[in-house]
Amino acid sequence: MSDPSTVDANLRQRPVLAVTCGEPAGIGPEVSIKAAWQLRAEINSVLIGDAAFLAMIAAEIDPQIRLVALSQQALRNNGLPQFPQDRIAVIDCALDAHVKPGLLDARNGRAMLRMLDIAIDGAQQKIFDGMVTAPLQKSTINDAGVPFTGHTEYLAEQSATAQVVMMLATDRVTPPLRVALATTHLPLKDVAAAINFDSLSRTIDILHADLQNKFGLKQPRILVTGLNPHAGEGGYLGREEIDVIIPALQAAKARGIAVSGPYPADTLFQQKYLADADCVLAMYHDQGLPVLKYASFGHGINITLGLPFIRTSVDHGTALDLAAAGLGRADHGSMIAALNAAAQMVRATVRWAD
Ligand SMILES: NC(=O)c1ccc[n+]([C@@H]2O[C@H](COP(=O)([O-])OP(=O)(O)OC[C@H]3O[C@@H](n4cnc5c(N)ncnc54)[C@H](O)[C@@H]3O)[C@@H](O)[C@H]2O)c1
Ligand SMILES: N[C@H](C(=O)O)[C@H](O)COP(=O)(O)O
Repeated sequence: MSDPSTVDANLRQRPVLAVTCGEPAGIGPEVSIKAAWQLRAEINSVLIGDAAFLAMIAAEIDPQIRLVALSQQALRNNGLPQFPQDRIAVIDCALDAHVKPGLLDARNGRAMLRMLDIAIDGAQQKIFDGMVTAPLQKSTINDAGVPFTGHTEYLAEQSATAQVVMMLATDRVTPPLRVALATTHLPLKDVAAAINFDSLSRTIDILHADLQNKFGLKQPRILVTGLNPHAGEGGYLGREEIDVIIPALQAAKARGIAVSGPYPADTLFQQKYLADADCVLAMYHDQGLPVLKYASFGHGINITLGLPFIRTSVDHGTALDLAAAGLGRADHGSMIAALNAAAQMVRATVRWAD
């Protein structure tokens, strides 16, 4: 770790992104450090995690990596100091137990939430231009005694946002594929009841607005799946299309939104439909995400739409098997994509002091 005092005149030319390092027993710390270091000339990444633990991993990845530790108190009191581009700031968020790679430890569950809280706080105070999250193990947080279903829901709660939308995206295919979800992390048995006219209408409005604001699409074209096999087969395989989805789509069209559907989800993902669309809105997690992950796993991104700040993440999980086998096995391509996407959104929305 080195001295944080040197001033970097270029600091504000680089978006400042908080990077929460996620589950310490997984690949999150490794992919965060590698991606932050690789992109240091373009993005001022501020890692949030246990500073001593991250320094140890960084030294093993590449002894040239230079991390500078800051306390949360110093951040609160003085904001983020300026650093030269050859150093990565780390906001220290101490773990509660020694880490054995690949082995989950509930004693570290709450530390992952503290990392998120620091990032949320800093994003809301505009210390950070946005936040990027490495994967965490949802079960570790639950095992620590805190009910937790995912970053998406936690970020909504902590920022008092009534509804958000999960969207995964990749530009590894042509045209770029974006898949948003009408529900997030829910047991399958609860999905149908969670989709009603109001919730679906809000989802469509958030999706439409953020495709405009964050992706620069003037009139985004959204294809919507049905919920049931073959989009309900005219009511013979379920009535949600007739009772909920079609009325919500008609109302959205009347508000000037370019939505169409409901389409059978199993046949929608083909070029002749996707070529003229900007996004697919699927009804639930495993209806839409396997398609995207099959197309680009390890290089896609996850974006939370509807939040009062920018948040992106990776498309993969904690990969405990890789972490257990040692550093050097995890691909950090998705973390690179997540950082670049957040930076692009920041550049599109923030006015830079020249
Ligand atoms: N953004 C997030 O926080 C996030 C995203 C997805 C899953 N998760 C969580 O991660 C945990 C484990 O999930 P899982 O086992 O379903 O999926 P996983 O992505 O951790 O692993 C699935 C497979 O993909 C491989 N893999 C994953 N990331 C890789 C990478 N960067 N490079 C090379 N190979 C990689 C793994 O080795 C494994 O074989 C769960 O708790 C899940 O909820 C978190
Ligand atoms: N649904 C995400 C995926 O499959 O990649 C993942 O679980 C992460 O979700 P959060 O960003 O809400 O933690």
